Amino acid sequence: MLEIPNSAPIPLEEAQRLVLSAVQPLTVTRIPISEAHGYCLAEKLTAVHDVPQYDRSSVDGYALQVKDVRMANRSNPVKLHCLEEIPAGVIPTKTILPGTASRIMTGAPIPKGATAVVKVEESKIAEDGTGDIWIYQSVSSGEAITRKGEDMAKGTMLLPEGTLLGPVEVGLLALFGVSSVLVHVKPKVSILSTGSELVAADQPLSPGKHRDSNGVMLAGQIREAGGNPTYLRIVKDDPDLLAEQMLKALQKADVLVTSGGVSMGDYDYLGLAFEKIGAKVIFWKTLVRPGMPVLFGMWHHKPIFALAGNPASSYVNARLYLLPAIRRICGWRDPLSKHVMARCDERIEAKQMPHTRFLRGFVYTSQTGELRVKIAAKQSSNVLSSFLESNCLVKIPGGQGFEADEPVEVELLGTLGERVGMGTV
Ligand SMILES: Nc1nc2c(c(=O)[nH]1)N[C@H]1C(S)=C(S)[C@@H](COP(=O)(O)OP(=O)(O)OC[C@H]3O[C@@H](n4cnc5c(N)ncnc54)[C@H](O)[C@@H]3O)O[C@H]1N2
Ligand code: MOO
Repeated sequence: MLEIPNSAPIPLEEAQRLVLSAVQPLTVTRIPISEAHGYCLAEKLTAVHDVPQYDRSSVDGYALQVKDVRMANRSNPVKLHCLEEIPAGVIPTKTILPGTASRIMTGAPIPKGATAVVKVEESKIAEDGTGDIWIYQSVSSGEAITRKGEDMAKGTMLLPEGTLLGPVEVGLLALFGVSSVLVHVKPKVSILSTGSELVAADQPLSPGKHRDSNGVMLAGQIREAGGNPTYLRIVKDDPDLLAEQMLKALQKADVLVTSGGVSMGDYDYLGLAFEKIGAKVIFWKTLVRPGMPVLFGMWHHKPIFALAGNPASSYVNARLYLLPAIRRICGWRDPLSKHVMARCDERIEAKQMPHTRFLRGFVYTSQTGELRVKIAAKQSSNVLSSFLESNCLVKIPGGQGFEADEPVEVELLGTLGERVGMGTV
């Protein structure tokens, strides 16, 4: 059993504050943008030139002068003389003068003298072989011209430090000629599953034994948060063995995660193992369900997260403490999970306890376009399967309940959820 002084359960917010103040980003490294997806930017980048860099056509058509085609329509076309053809990537050589036009492709630079572009569908090449064209439409000044700097002007902020690099961000980097970027190194996170009852997924199950599902589950969560997980092994309930394996893991990794053995049982040895390896306990037990028992501490500046063994408790513990810590280490500016509000389908009964509760639920859009949430039937901390019918956690503050149709706070699960409401500055 754990012997930890001053171990009164602490509120969620305090536990998260203690975790985030104990960790910081690792070193930075420069990597090619082709490998930068999922990393966090460790430098601030500004637009080094305008995009586009020149006025360009947004359609295939004819660059011309607006005043020449003011009266043009289907029954009254205007004849212009075509000077040249301008494919994308080619600089025009002729200036558009009254009575002339140049055939231009989408993305090609606008020739001097042109004030608009008419789509090719609104034109016809004259059949007399003179190179003249008929224009069937009038246009307003600037039509179908994308102006220099309209997308982004030189000198504006491109990406602030701490930006999570996704497909759009790396695309923008390429657009501005940034071929490599400074990013925060991803932490190496080692995972140990503790419990003499546990067997690996590829082993037969003898009576009384139970398969280790937390190890690979935690590895997936860690990867989603940007860490590099290594699932090491199952460790039996033996404090010396546990201490030995924890030390080995800590020597190789930046962060250690264990699951199981943190409650009040006779074989819950994580506290003793912390003591044996000389790790400092920062907190044990929180006012949160599931996942009330969770031991957090440090070993030589390396954080150790000893999560509760029940699968749902482990999952929620990881979301609340481990993943924000990984995101902070990865350089995220705002590492805590984001939430949205959704109306609850059913009544949620209040419980006479101070614990913040996280219920598994399914967020959906109703026929009227409203965000609603349905609470999953099975909520026990030893049930993992109900996450299959869930895409969120509904946060219920201590002692509170909700009537049906009341708005509740919801954390979307998965990578998308982390980006909801994420600012860019
Ligand atoms: N007297 C008390 N007993 C318990 C308390 C308490 O306050 N007083 N808290 C309960 C709560 S809440 C939780 S949560 C659990 C957490 O206990 P542990 O972290 O010590 O976890 P274990 O006892 O080792 O295991 C609990 C349960 O989960 C299964 N398990 C463990 N590891 C894995 C794994 N890697 N993959 C799948 N399943 C795993 C294990 O077999 C047990 O069934 O304590 C309550 N008890
Ligand atoms: O705090 Mo425990 O995870 O509810 O069973």
